[in-house]
Amino acid sequence: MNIEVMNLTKDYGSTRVLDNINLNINKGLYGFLGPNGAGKTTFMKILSTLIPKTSGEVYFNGISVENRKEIRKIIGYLPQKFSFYPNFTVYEVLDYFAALSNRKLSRSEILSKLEEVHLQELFKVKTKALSGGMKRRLGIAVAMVGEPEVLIVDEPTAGLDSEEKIKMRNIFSEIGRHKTVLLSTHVVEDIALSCSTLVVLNKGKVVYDGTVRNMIQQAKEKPSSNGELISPTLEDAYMKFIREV
Ligand SMILES: Nc1ncnc2c1ncn2[C@@H]1O[C@H](COP(=O)(O)OP(=O)(O)OP(=O)(O)O)[C@@H](O)[C@H]1O
Repeated sequence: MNIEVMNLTKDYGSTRVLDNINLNINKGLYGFLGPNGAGKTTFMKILSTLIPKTSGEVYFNGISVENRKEIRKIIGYLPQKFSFYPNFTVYEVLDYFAALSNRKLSRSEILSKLEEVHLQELFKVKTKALSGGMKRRLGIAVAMVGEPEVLIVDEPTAGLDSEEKIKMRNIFSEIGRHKTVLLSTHVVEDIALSCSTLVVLNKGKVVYDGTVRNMIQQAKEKPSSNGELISPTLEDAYMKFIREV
């Protein structure tokens, strides 16, 4: 999968929320970092065909994002907030959403999809009894039920404890081995270390696009006068890119 984003701009009234974004996205895990209000959700919603762009182009393997019907066959989207019917079991949720996307999955196929998000043992549990992290993992299984080439997830780790964050990271790393995964966060360490590419957004602009390693390298300050070398962490590097705008 190749996603080309060219001069993408989004205005809400007279406010420019995305300003001339240019990106080339391929297979793997892409982390979109940025402070609150940077434009991450807006970017994800445009790529998910939920809201229109103001100008510029987005192509998925050459198909324009304006071709909503075709693009929706290619992508799975998990928004920041979502809910399930509380009395459905974990199994029923996946069965139901598979049917909605015109797929008839066998019992073993559903259980195998639940296994990918470590929920196979909870298949009989009603969704109202799941923790926040479990619901989020079920959301990922739902987003993946149509076997999309691209998974887009907005703030997947918000409000989760450390154990759940690690589970999430591992799930995304696994999916990113074969597919394109775009995820947004404003908490750098949560997810960024497992991403092959980071895109830092600030005030609607891309201020960094590249590997984690390169981001840290670029942020390394010159040795100070006493010869002391400063080794920035990823968080330091991120803050530097955000401040420089
Ligand atoms: N429907 C809308 N109408 C007007 N302004 C909007 C709308 N949606 C978002 N905005 C504004 O666009 C800017 C970018 O918002 P967006 O939600 O994309 O940022 P974000 O990086 O995802 O932030 P957060 O982490 O807080 O979700 C913000 O200033 C927000 O107030």
